[in-house]
Amino acid sequence: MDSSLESSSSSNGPPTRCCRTCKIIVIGDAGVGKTCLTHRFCTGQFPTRTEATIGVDFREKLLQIDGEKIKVQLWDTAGQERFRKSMVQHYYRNVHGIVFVFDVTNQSSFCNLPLWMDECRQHSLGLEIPRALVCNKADLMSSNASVLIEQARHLAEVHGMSFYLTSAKGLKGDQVDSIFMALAQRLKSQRRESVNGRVLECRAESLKIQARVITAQETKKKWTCIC
Ligand SMILES: Nc1nc2c(ncn2[C@@H]2O[C@H](COP(=O)(O)OP(=O)(O)OP(=O)(O)O)[C@@H](O)[C@H]2O)c(=O)[nH]1
Repeated sequence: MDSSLESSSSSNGPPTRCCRTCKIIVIGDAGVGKTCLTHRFCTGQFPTRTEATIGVDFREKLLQIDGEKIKVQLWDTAGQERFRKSMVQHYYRNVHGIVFVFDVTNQSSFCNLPLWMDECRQHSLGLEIPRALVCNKADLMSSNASVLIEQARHLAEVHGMSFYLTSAKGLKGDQVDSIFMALAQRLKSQRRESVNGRVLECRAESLKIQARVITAQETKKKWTCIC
């Protein structure tokens, strides 16, 4: 991938329009590190101080992928129910990518992932939308975290998601960058495909049908949480 990070910006206001835009929502329980991950990607820094997100924060970064400019717009959503209610309708609209985050030191944040996936389904986000599963706070990982990580890898595989073990705080931000760069790259190749005919539309349609038949029951059968 010939990708480079051209510029970055961060704001609390609504996103601005420019070149092709890729809207990625970042969701997961409160305190798993969604704000830190998006901040790290957009500024290259771990924030010195964070507060619980209220509603949604927007951050943007302009990428250059194979000679094309793509604006990655990150919607950092509140993990706490009381801070997100009024915004839900807005952030599930026109989504191009989804990043699910859990905290390796907090098992319940992993066990709650199916609830976040259900919420996406309820807002008609089908399986054709590229998604990633992020296990964050790797710098705090204990030696017995390997079972949880294996479960997470399996969950990602079952749901066709890329899996990343990251630390928003770690010295190297490479893995954090990879999450969003890979999603932007996938969006770009999907668009190229759609230019070549209705291939993508057909594939998306068949995936939507598959998504409908994967009921919560079936999901449970394929994946059992250790909680
Ligand atoms: N050690 C370590 N701490 C982290 C990491 N990522 C986030 N944190 C800390 O975890 C806490 C919560 O981080 P946030 O990024 O605010 O979490 P959030 O998911 O955005 O939380 P909400 O906005 O409430 O949904 C903060 O104290 C961060 O400093 C990480 O990779 N490693």
